[in-house]
Amino acid sequence: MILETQGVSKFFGGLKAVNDVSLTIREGQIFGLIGPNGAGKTTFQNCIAGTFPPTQGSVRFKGRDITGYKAHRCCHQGMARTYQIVRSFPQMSVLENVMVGAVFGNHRKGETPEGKASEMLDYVEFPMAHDLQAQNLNTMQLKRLELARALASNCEFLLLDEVAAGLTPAELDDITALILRIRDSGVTILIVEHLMKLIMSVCDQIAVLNFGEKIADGTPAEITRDEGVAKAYLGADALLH
Ligand SMILES: Nc1ncnc2c1ncn2[C@@H]1O[C@H](COP(=O)(O)OP(=O)(O)OP(=O)(O)O)[C@@H](O)[C@H]1O
Repeated sequence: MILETQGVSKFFGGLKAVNDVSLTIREGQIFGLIGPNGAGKTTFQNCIAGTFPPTQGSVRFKGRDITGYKAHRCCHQGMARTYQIVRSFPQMSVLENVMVGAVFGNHRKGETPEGKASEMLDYVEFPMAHDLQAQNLNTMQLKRLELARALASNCEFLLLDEVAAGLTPAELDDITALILRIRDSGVTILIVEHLMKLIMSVCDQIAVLNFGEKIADGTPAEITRDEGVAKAYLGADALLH
């Protein structure tokens, strides 16, 4: 297992945003986390990646208890993430944005931040000049920039939060292929996504959250057949298309 959570909960006052969630993610998997708006998906990711500690429960990463580790420590352990609302440094160039990931992440022998950033921009097939300011980029370009920045840290585990939101169907096909390529390069992926087409086509395993609780966990085929999941909140048709 690369990641294991045991009874992870996060309470905001009286609100149980995440409640007693246990799951395991194997190395090399693409693991999907789905659920309706407000189900607790982002909060759960925040508990794993060190934005804040869980109120209860534990997180193990590569066999080590990392519960309560801050975000930079999680990054040094080999975790990286992209965000639902893309976060760039608007006045810095594309290359400099990606270099941030290389500088703060794990270095491999012989790598320079600039070289690594350039390599990762090529890897994600970034379509524009690398000296362009990030504030001039559109959504798809920013998503690729964020992916390149995350990968520049030499992560082993990548958390993707709604990477497909706002993309056209053609862009979605491109990002799907890229996600599979990242997985095939040896990076384990946790993907939070509303778009069922993407989730069902790339995930090896899926967990479903509803009102902070895990209500199902299985392969895409098992989740698709789970009447509780379909009826409870996705709508019976949503999983089939
Ligand atoms: N910092 C916070 N303080 C108080 N409540 C919060 C905080 N962050 C999240 N919440 C609440 O926790 C619940 C879970 O939110 P979260 O953003 O994790 O859900 P989500 O499944 O990621 O939703 P979405 O699909 O809309 O992104 C929501 O009711 C939200 O309002």
